[in-house]
Amino acid sequence: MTQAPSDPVSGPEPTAWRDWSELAAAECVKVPGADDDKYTRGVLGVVTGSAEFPGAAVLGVEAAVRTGLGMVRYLGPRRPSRLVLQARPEVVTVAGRVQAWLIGSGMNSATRTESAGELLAHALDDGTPVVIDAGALDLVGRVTGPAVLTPHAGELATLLTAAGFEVDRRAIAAEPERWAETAADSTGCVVLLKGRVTHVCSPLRDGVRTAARIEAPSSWAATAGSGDVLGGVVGAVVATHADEAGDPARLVALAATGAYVHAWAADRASNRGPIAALDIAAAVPRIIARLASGSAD
Ligand SMILES: NC(=O)C1=CN([C@@H]2O[C@H](COP(=O)(O)OP(=O)(O)OC[C@H]3O[C@@H](n4cnc5c(N)ncnc54)[C@H](O)[C@@H]3O)[C@@H](O)[C@H]2O)[C@@H](O)CC1
Ligand SMILES: Nc1ncnc2c1ncn2[C@@H]1O[C@H](COP(=O)(O)OP(=O)(O)O)[C@@H](O)[C@H]1O
Repeated sequence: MTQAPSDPVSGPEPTAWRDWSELAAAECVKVPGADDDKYTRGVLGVVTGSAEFPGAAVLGVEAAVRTGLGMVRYLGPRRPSRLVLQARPEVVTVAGRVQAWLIGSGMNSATRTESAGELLAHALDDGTPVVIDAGALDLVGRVTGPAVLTPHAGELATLLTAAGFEVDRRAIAAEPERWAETAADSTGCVVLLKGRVTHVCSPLRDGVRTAARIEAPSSWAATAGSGDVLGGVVGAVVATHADEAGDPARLVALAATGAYVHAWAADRASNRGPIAALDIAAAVPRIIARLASGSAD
């Protein structure tokens, strides 16, 4: 998974992409202990949703709660806030300390309100680990702490084009490894590029890159809101391991575990038939339980 330092004569070795296994994912699931409380388990701050896309906020929060963590603090506009509380009354909607942030799902960078912009800036400015999705990807230049970007191919094309690369969605889908690496190197962030095969990699530092891939067992997860659910899962895994997020190899491991849990929750929910995004979130606890117990069922 982790690349050896490059040979100064022949140049960097091609990246070794590690297929993320059940064993590797299990190692990134934290089971609460007798001394744990809701704060030691990790709090995820969530700035997602908008008047246009309130449902994305519900999906991400639902998925985070189902993945297992101490608490979710949701900070957003009134409508998504109300819907989040209707679905999940345990969510807290006042500001306070968090161990990680999930931002951007269900937002549109072109129509963002001033108050949404202020919440996003707050999440990005204090060095806390952050998972950046959809309508906050344009703010990648403001990242101050460990960050995971979670674009689909279209969003990655927009991000890379803004950074001066000539690439479109189709080219990224044709060479996902190359463009995930390019985006990680260009932004300095861990990149999780979504698709039937999800690619997760760190930037190349001192000739070392960590890279993992997760192949979904079916394509039923290609449905609206599925990526919003993924954001919640990854956010929860990062929040419960926030002290490790500064290590790019660990951050890749945490993000890859989120993608693994999402892909297998979708498979479990689907049972070879169609699913809705919320079904994926509902199946997440069974995948976490299986990873936590260390036994396949
Ligand atoms: N329930 C919700 O609240 C949902 C919110 N979502 C949010 O919606 C926002 C936009 O995400 P997207 O990934 O959709 O936006 P993008 O702007 O990345 O993708 C839209 C692209 O899809 C193309 N397109 C749209 N309809 C099409 C069709 N029927 N056939 C072929 N191409 C079509 C458009 O031309 C455009 O290029 C994000 O903030 C995301 O988080 C989505 O996750 C869907 C569910
Ligand atoms: N063909 C596919 N097979 C399996 N999973 C897929 C496929 N296409 C997309 N996915 C997964 O579904 C999710 C879609 O995310 P995204 O494109 O952001 O959708 P949305 O914006 O509607 O939430 C991602 O987790 C991605 O990996």
